Amino acid sequence: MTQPTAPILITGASQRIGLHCAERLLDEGQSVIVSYRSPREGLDRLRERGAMTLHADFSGVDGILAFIATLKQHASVLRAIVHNASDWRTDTPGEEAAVFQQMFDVHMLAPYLINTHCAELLGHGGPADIIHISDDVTRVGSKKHIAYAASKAGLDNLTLSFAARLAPAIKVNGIAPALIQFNEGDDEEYRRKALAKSALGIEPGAEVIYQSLRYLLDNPYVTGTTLSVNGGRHLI
Ligand SMILES: NC(=O)C1=CN([C@@H]2O[C@H](COP(=O)(O)OP(=O)(O)OC[C@H]3O[C@@H](n4cnc5c(N)ncnc54)[C@H](OP(=O)(O)O)[C@@H]3O)[C@@H](O)[C@H]2O)C=CC1
Ligand SMILES: Nc1nc2c(c(=O)[nH]1)N=C([C@H](O)[C@@H](O)CO)CN2
Repeated sequence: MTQPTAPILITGASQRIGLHCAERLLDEGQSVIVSYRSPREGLDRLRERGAMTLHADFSGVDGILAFIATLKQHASVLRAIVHNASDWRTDTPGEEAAVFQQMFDVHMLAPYLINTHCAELLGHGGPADIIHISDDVTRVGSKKHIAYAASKAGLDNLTLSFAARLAPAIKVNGIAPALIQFNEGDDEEYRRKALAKSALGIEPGAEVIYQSLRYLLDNPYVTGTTLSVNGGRHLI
């Protein structure tokens, strides 16, 4: 396979799913740019493998526009943009307005402004993709993560709008995961209950998201679609 030249941008890729996808793209000879908010050890591995790492804090317009300016200083073309950055906040009593704003900023405003200002870096004759990492929870809502779920539902709608606007030069799709990878603090009771919510009942790990990303990057006839990667939660 010839070395793909234009890099793929993955936001929020210093850990977990984003980091895994960045490493798997590097495994395939794909150049990668990642954004990160907090310095983490995974960034050192990515830098050793030639990835470019750019700081980004998407909490507010200024932070998002600052990242866009930095990105344009470091890249003139992109193969794809993967909007992975996310904060899984509960609706903390007394902090509802702040939480809603934070969820809107990272899950909707950042993808909206980055797509608007950076679509010009994509395409140039070859395949070009924007991929929004959403959440299966948009299907049913969430009692404890109302703002989070609403902002991810808005991201699903951005998939439709940008797919229509940017066709045929750029494909725009989503991936809607459910329970891919537990967090360190998740106790046994939480894990048991979460696994019981899907028909397949497993914690699959980040590779299933890379497989979905690979499918969308490679398929020339899919746009405006959000792939459900939820272990059959809709069947329970
Ligand atoms: N893990 C799972 O089981 C599931 C994941 N998903 C979705 O998949 C994607 C990847 O999930 P996962 O790997 O768990 O994600 P994480 O919770 O690990 O978040 C990814 C990164 O996003 C960054 N981030 C958060 N808020 C901001 C912000 N305001 N500005 C810039 N960066 C920010 C974090 O930076 P920092 O390190 O500084 O905190 C973090 O490293 C997400 O979009 C998530 O919603 C959906 C369903 C299930
Ligand atoms: N940014 C994040 N979003 C989500 C996470 C996460 O760890 N970070 N985790 C989940 C859960 O796994 C949920 O899908 C199952 O309880 C949802 N979103």
